[in-house]
Amino acid sequence: MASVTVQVPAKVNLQLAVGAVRPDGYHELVSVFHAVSLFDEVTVTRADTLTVTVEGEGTDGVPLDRTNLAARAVELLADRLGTSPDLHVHIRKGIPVAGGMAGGSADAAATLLACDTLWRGNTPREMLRRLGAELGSDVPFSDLGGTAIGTGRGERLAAVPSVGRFHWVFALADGGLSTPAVYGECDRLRAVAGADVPDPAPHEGLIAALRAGDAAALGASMANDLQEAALSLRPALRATLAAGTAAGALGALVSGSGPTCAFLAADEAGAHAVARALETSGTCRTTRVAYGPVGGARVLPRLRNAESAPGVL
Ligand SMILES: C[C@](O)(CO)[C@H](O)COP(=O)(O)OP(=O)(O)OC[C@H]1O[C@@H](n2ccc(N)nc2=O)[C@H](O)[C@@H]1O
Ligand SMILES: Nc1ncnc2c1ncn2[C@@H]1O[C@H](COP(=O)(O)OP(=O)(O)OP(=O)(O)O)[C@@H](O)[C@H]1O
Repeated sequence: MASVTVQVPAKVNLQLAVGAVRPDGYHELVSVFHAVSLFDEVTVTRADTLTVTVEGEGTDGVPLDRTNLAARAVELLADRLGTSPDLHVHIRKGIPVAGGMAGGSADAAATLLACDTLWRGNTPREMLRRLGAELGSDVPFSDLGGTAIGTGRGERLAAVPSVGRFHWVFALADGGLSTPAVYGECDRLRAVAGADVPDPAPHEGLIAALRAGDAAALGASMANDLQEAALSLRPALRATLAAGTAAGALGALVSGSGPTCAFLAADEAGAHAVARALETSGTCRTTRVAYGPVGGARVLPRLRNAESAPGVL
């Protein structure tokens, strides 16, 4: 086996309830993660030394050194398995970079699974997720996919049952937002307001909407506690949210730490109509239409025919 490719989805937080800052500097969360059909593909190939290459839109800001989350994932698993980290990692990006859709986290999750497959580590998925949590709070969900509640700093997961397929539009912005900066702005705004920070709790109406496959109820109950902070740092996003809402979206919110904005539509045709309206509104750089939930990280068949073994060259 010389190379393995893993496909991994983006996420949107349908609910992101942000509690108080913990002693370790992270915020206590209740996050309803939802995996959507925008994907990165990570291919790992045996090599003389650990190298990373990236292709796709907006990848100029992605580091190619050992700070890339994929490179850190290789080193972490190599250390665990007592093997050499000498691999070439190639990332094909379909997930917006620094967009609040867990692009780097997705690559870390994909790399852990790809390396474990290449090295025949047979590491249980639950253990890969635990390792992933050392690389970032969103990494375990990128591995799991579907729809799930994350607690703690977002890394402790429980699957949420849902019915049917939800149709999404994502409005991509120029440039990214730094996740720590957005959490910091959330803290600053809260300090100015001086109100108590309630313990984060799941929104029962949102969970019921998922169980019922009720897109209108889901759209009405989505909420993101980081949204005000993202809007404070990037006021132009207000116009993006307003344009999607005016175009008939059932719900609109900033995705995670932003600046990508997410819009829920009633069906696929509705999603394309919202996307067209957003593009002509001039309030975003471009749009993507997607659906969810989709599965988490998975090894792609090496040869696309019936005889090929999954992921094996
Ligand atoms: C905004 C979200 O994407 C929502 O899912 C996540 O909370 C961020 O997850 P992530 O990018 O995997 O974040 P990490 O790499 O774990 O942390 C990056 C930084 O985000 C902030 N952070 C993250 C998670 C959390 N529960 N509280 C935080 O305050 C911290 O400043 C931390 O240093
Ligand atoms: N493999 C990677 N892909 C993208 N960015 C990476 C990667 N590794 C490290 N980074 C760094 O992480 C920063 C954030 O990128 P990323 O795409 O993960 O943001 P994000 O989607 O907003 O993350 P999240 O939603 O998890 O907070 C980038 O600006 C880049 O410097």
